[in-house]
Parts: sequence; structure tokens; C-alpha cells
Amino acid sequence: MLIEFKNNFRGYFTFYYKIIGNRIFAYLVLSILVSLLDGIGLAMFMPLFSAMSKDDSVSADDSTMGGLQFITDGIQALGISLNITTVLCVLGLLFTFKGVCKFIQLNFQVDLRYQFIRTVRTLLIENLTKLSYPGFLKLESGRVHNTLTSEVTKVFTSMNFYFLALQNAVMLLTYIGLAFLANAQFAILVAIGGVLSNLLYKKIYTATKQISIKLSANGVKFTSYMIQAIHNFKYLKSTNYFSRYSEKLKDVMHENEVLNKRVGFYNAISLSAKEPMIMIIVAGVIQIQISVIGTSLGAILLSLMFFYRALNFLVIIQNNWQSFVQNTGGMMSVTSTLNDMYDMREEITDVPPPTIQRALKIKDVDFSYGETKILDKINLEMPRNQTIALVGESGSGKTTLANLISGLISPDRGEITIDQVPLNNYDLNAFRSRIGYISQDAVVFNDSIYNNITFWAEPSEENKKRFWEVVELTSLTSFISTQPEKEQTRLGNNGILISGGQKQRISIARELYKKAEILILDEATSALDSETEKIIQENIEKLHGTYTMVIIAHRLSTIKNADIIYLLEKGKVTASGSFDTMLEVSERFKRMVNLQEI
Ligand SMILES: Nc1ncnc2c1ncn2[C@@H]1O[C@H](COP(=O)(O)OP(=O)(O)OP(=O)(O)O)[C@@H](O)[C@H]1O
Repeated sequence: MLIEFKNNFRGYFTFYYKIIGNRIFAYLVLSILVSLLDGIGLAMFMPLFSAMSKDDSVSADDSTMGGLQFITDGIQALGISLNITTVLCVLGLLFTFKGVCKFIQLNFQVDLRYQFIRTVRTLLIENLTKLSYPGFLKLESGRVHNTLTSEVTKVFTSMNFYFLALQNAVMLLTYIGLAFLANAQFAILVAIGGVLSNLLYKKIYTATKQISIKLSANGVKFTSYMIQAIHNFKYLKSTNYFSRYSEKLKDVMHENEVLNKRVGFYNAISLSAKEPMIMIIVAGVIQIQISVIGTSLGAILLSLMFFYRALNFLVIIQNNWQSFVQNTGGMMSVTSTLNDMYDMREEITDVPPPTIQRALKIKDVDFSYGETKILDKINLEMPRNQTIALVGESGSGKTTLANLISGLISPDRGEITIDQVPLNNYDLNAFRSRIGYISQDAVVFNDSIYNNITFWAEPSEENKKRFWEVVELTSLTSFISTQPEKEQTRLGNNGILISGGQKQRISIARELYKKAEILILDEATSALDSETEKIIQENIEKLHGTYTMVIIAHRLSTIKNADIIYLLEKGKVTASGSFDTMLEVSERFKRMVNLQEI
């Protein structure tokens, strides 16, 4: 889903409406009801004041009620006589009803908040799931991380203040309306006072909005540095680069501090200007009413009360808006990340791919990263249940080729086919769910060994049996038996609590557990000692003929039994054949074998 919004009051409303839907109107109606009840309740004080000066009797045509006379008229029309007791009872009833409405409104607000935050997070996760791999390479990980955590919260906070401002705007309008009914001149003066104070606040909002955008960008920078610090902690620690690296973090923190101080400065202006502004406007209005217009103080008392309250709400709105603006940077960064992800999404069909009957083929494939050609006219065949090996010097394009085979990237030219049908015609997600990928960097989650290998499968008898089978195949049995909590032992962040070789074996076990059709092993056994490597190698050998396998290896001893070996040199396949054939046809391959003294 693509979200766009215009940078104005209506644009923000549309943005929230897109996320929350029609419930936004129910919330508005509740807000109006609460403010109306509050206003009418307040108006009921007037007959009370007049009764105090007229021996307990409440006059039905009290001039202090102005245009709000209909309220007391309405009470009398119901057959209730007006006296202090009935007015007090009506007051009590009105404010109780207002309390009930406020309670419903606040609960509804909490519900909306969670609906909102859930919808935005779900959208982000959905877009992240659909994001193409090349798209992911373009997105900074700090940006994704920051958006999913702090920026979403900022959007939610912005919505909170937007609604508070809106709710208080309803209050303001109600009071202006009531003040207008009580005394029309007051309403005009409120409008003038409001417009004047808004001019000052508009300048503050613009400045705050700019800072908010900068703060969001800085947040991305900080998160990005932090992720890298945690990821590379061991290296930074062992080389004592940490102190130099932490300087970078401190710089970003300092930039943040400067920006936050500026926000604080504008906040201070907006908050401290509140009271004097109200008092000046109120005093000015009273002065104009009495000396210029010649109204008596009694006649304007109710209007003045509404007016004072309206002004209070005006200032509250300005403060709400200031807080809203402070968080608008979050709205912008969430929408831009969402939309960037959407633009770089993977378009896939829903045609399920068949199992390979004959072969997966790569035909005349070219691939470039930017301007740099990485693969040049590659032709390669992976016959069903056979093992192919990709060898070649570092940077020759082996992993890029594996990425093409797994459909992570698409060729610029040429095609990849399953039994003559282009791979892109099929649902690539369904295809990938049949791939087992063991990469150079072992993938380990901070969870139990069981969950790491089964990928959180139900601990049913059948699953447990399969778990122990793959544990045996990957020589992990004795390792697990020495662990304090056996297969329930947790592995720590990125498998920090276990060795590199153990991590690699757990990664292999996960892919074997998966019942994949194609196994891609990219330097899968490189972190293992020769003895463990030999055992796992033998176990992988046992799978020969049951999986279609791609093995990428620098250690040529591990691919001796591959059905077809492809030698890659600078993105081109320069020789192919069985191990023995390769020794005959490729001088380069022969040299590589001799160097490794196989
Ligand atoms: N995301 C990327 N953006 C730009 N260039 C890339 C990217 N990934 C890889 N490359 C470049 O593509 C070339 C081939 O990389 P690849 O990882 O496929 O090589 P390899 O043969 O697997 O190397 P190794 O044996 O060292 O793993 C390299 O020159 C590399 O710098």
C-alpha cells in the first residue's frame, strides 16, 4: 500500500483517515458531545448567579443568558419550575453525563491509538516482506530499524496531539458558538484575538517542523551507528577502536542535543507566552465592551466566561499543535520508508512452481551491479538431484550466481528456467520455500537450539524425531548433550554463546530439517575444523542424489564428487565438467588443485 499525504491540516486528516477509517468520525462526534455538555453545564451557572442576587428565585427571562435563554426555557417546558435546587440538579446531571461521555471517548481514544500503531507497523512489516532483495540493498538498515521503532512511535504521538488539537478545536468552536449566542460581539473579538496570536505561533511551527525533520534524519544516523557498534562489538573491542568509534556516536548525540535544545527554546516561547497573551486579550475585550460599546459587566459575564474558556482552549490547541509539529518528522520518514519499500517491492505471480523434472538452466545470463558487469553470458545446467559446484577466485561472481539461482536477483539479460519455463513466471516465494540456503555467514537466531533448527516448529513427536536426525547428520549430538538445557539452550545474540563452527553446523541442520528441494551451500563448511568438516562432508555426500545441490567452495577437496564443476573467472564460465575432466581440460583448475595439494 502506498501512502501519500499533503503537508497541511486536511492532508494530515486524510493520512489518519486512511489508517483508521470511519472510526475517526465517531471520535469527532464524541468530542463534540463532550464539549457541548461542558458548555451547556457552564451556562447553567448564570441562572444560579442571578438567583443569588434575587432571594433564591430563578428568573425565566434572565438577560445574562443572552441567546442561551432556550436552555432555561427548555427546562420549564418540561414542567420543571426553575429554582436553585432544580438548576443544581440539572448541573449535576449534565456534568455526570459529560463524565460518562468523556469516559467513553477516552477509552475509544486508547483503542484508536493501538489500532493506529498496529496498522502502521503491519504496513511496514508487509512492505518489508514484499521488498525485493536489490531494494533491500538500497535501503539503509539503520533507516528500516529506526522507522520500525522510534519513528512509528513519533507518528503515533503526532496523531495523539493532532487529535488533542482537533478535540480542543471542537471545544473552542463550541465555546465560540456559545459565546456568540450569549453575546455576538464577543465571538468577533475572539476571532480577532485568535488570528493575531496564530501569526506568532505559525512562525514557531515552521521552525519546529524543520528541526523535527532533521531530528528524524539524525535518528537514522544514530541507529545505524549503534547497530554497527553492536554487530562489530568484538572487533571494536579487541582492536581498541571502540573509543574512536564512540566519538562518532557522541558527535551524532551532540547534533541531536543541539536540535532538541532548539525545539525546547521554541517550546519555552510557546508555553510562556500563553498566560500573558490570554490576559492581554481578555483585558482588551472587557475594555472594548465596557468603554467603547457601553455594555454592562453583568450582560457580558456569561459571554466573558465562555470567551475566557475559549481562549484557554486556543492556547491549549497552540501547544498541542506545537507538540504535533515536533513529531511530524516521524510521519514523513515513515511514509517515505513505506513508499520506498513499496516502489521497490517484488512483483511476483501466484503460479506455483513445479518440482524440477529435468533441470534448472541458466541461459546466456548477464548481470551487473550498477555499471559494473559481474556475470557475463553465463550458461549453466543443474540437472535434477545432481550436485554442481561453482569454483573460482574471490570476487569471480559465485555468490551472485547463487543469488540468481534462488531468484533473489533477476538477470539483466538471458533467463533462468525450470524445465524450459522461465523462473519469473512462477511464484518466487513458493520457489524459495523449497530452497535451503547455507551462506558464508551462519544465520543464528537468539533462541533455543531446537527453535533455531526447526524454525519454531511445534515440538510434536514427528518433528522432534526429525530434529534429532538432522542433529546427528550435522555432528551436533555430543555438543547438545553437553549443554545445560540440552536442545532448549539459548544461543545468544547472533549465536554469540557458541563457536563459529557450531553456528555453521546449526545453519546446515536448519536447511536439512526444511526438506528443501534445492540446497545451496555457499562456503558452508569453511568455519569447521578439518575433522568436523570431513564428517559433515560425508553426511552431505549421503544426500547426493536426493537433492539438487549447488556447492560453492574454495576447498576443492569438498567438491571432488560433484557431478559438474563450473570454473568462474571474472564473471565468465571458462571450464566445466567432472573433477577428473576439469583436471584434463583446465590448466587453471589443475593449478588450483595442485596449490591445495589434494
Ligand atoms: N550488493 C553489491 N553491490 C555491488 N557490488 C557487489 C554487490 N555484491 C557483490 N558485488 C560485487 O560483485 C562481485 C562478485 O561478488 P560475489 O560475492 O559474487 O563473488 P564470489 O565469487 O562469491 O566471491 P567470494 O569467493 O569472495 O565470496 C564482486 O566484485 C563484488 O564486489
